[in-house]
Amino acid sequence: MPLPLPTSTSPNTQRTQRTHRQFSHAAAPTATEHLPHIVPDLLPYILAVVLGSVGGASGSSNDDDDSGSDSILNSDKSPLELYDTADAGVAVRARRDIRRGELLIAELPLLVWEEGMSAVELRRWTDALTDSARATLFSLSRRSDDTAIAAEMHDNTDESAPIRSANGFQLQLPDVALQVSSREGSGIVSDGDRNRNNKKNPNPTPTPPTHASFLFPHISRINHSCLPTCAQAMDWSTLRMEVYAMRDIPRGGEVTIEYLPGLVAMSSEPRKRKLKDTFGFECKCGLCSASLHTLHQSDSRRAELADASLSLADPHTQLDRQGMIGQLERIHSLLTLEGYTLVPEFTHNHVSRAYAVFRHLRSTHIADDSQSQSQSKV
Ligand SMILES: C[S@@+](CC[C@H](N)C(=O)[O-])C[C@H]1O[C@@H](n2cnc3c(N)ncnc32)[C@H](O)[C@@H]1O
Repeated sequence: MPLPLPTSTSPNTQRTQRTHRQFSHAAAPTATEHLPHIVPDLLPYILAVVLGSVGGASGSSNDDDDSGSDSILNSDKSPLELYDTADAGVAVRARRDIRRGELLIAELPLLVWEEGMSAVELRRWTDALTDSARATLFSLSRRSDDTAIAAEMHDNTDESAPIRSANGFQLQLPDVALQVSSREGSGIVSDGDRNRNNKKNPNPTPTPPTHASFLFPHISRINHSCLPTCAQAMDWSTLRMEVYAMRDIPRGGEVTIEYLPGLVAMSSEPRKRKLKDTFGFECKCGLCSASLHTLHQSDSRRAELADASLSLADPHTQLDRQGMIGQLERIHSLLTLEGYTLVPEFTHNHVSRAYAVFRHLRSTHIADDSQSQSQSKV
């Protein structure tokens, strides 16, 4: 799953990571209170990231949630509950009316593993999980398609592979304090490290990991939608992934997130194919199951979105300031017509950032205007 605007890269866990912070909340307890299962060779890096982020962030958490992950869903205090769907397994819905901007979940990962670890290494590590961590892990949904990727994963002896594949978020680690100098010296060199190092070099320098995969047991119950109601963002200072409502959700309404970046600028067929190829499921979200007429309208808006974002990304277009603002306005009105309330992640990070800044400035400008209008009426 998923989840910058850094985007994910590996096929098994390409869910979106939105690390931009959209709302601030009271300071959260730090991750050290409740350490997740982090592969040993990744632990110093994750700690460096968390410790490096403390103080830099404004703090963010669900005020009601001080436990990490155990009572997030189905507790009396939770705004969310699980339910069974006819065609997309277990899902999450609102137990009460939810307001746009509410923080719904702030959850520590159950597992963190490293890109490039061998199957044997991963197997060894998942075998060492506590009984309760194993039980939680094995209660989650698993990838069951017969694509080459899944076949390859089923082929090894790691039974958690199809579960990790269906539920893991691959996230880009923030570029902070990664000066854990020698993993060779600390005796925690993984098979992954050895594979990465050049065999001809007798004293290879371990490369700091750029990505890691994270599995959040409750967030893992949230289904994908191409018109999601919520967005996820990683808070590196607490190591929690947060899920926010991006629109008002009435009681009983489904809580959904987007698993992959870039889908907003894709029409239905390639979008479905991409989801199928990456996660092995046929998307049955509200938009993908809509009438041909609705799909057709959505497809042409998304084609225009692709066009507008490409013109911003293409260095040869040579848009002047006015032209850029025009394209950003165009993106904004297409997204509004589409009913898409997230700040989207386009293929090009700088387009996503430009649109996020534009949207922020636009909303503060509108707020300023309406304030000055009401003042002038007084
Ligand atoms: C991360 S899990 C989500 C929770 C899952 N439904 C469960 O039962 O635990 C991902 C799996 O949920 C199902 N799923 C999620 N979103 C879906 C969608 N839009 N359409 C169809 N199936 C979906 C697929 O089986 C997918 O492999």
